[in-house]
Amino acid sequence: MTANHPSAGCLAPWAIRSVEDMQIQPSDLGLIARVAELGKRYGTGASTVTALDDVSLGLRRGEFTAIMGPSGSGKSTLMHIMAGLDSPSAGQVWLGDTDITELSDSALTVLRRRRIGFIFQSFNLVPTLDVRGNVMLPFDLDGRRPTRDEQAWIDELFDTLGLRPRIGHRPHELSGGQQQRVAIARALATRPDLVFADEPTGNLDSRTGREVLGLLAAASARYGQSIAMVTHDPVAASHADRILYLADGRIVRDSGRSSAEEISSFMLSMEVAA
Ligand SMILES: Nc1ncnc2c1ncn2[C@@H]1O[C@H](COP(=O)(O)OP(=O)(O)OP(=O)(O)O)[C@@H](O)[C@H]1O
Repeated sequence: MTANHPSAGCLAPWAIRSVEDMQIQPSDLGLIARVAELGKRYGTGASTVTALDDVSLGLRRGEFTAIMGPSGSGKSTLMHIMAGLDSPSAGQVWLGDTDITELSDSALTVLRRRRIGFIFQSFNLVPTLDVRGNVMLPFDLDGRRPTRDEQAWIDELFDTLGLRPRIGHRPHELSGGQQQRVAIARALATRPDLVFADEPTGNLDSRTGREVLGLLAAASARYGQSIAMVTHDPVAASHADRILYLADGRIVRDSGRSSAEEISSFMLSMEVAA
């Protein structure tokens, strides 16, 4: 089926239980990533913990999606499995049209390096490298230099993110907000299919956090970057186009852009129901 197949546009991604059976590729549905009937259990016997229970979802290309839920609801597990950092106990995971559950460890390493960007709460910059070195790291790890086009994009990122005056500085010479902007530049540099952000504002004050969220939202709105952000913070989630709520390893709500107040009150209702 092609993207122009008459039924592709009208099928809600979550309505399809088995993509394989129907021969529909995630990209036919405008999805950049997809999981179907995903399960994850830790441990065995009486000590088994079910972290994810029959989760099916699609992330739309170019969208900024927040994944919210109380502590222990399965957010990190879902992100790690979607990023190929952990394997599921059941179900399938696609990045683009690649079923990553079928890949070897070495193929997964290459896929993560080339097609996924990561932004962490703790920035995870290399302390011995300056700003330029940190942003170039994905290319160095891939054993190649940026193409002329990619270099122009990196230069644009340095300018847009206000990093130009700091290009020769090392992480310890930068503020938390500047360090997170370097991490954003590094995550966007290779134009990955999907950027995963794990509590990206967790170590920042609220004003700097808002700036960082504005930059992520702009990367999605202006450049079509697909972003999936795991967060506890209703203010952070209010910058996203879409919010998925997890509780006890299941998706319990899928909503469009919402205010921080709306998100807080839904989170509160989940806690009351628990
Ligand atoms: N390696 C592990 N071994 C055993 N149980 C685990 C492991 N990792 C996660 N869990 C359990 O799986 C469930 C989901 O954990 P997960 O870290 O995905 O939740 P979370 O929503 O990201 O939580 P938080 O917001 O606190 O980071 C929890 O009950 C957790 O204790």
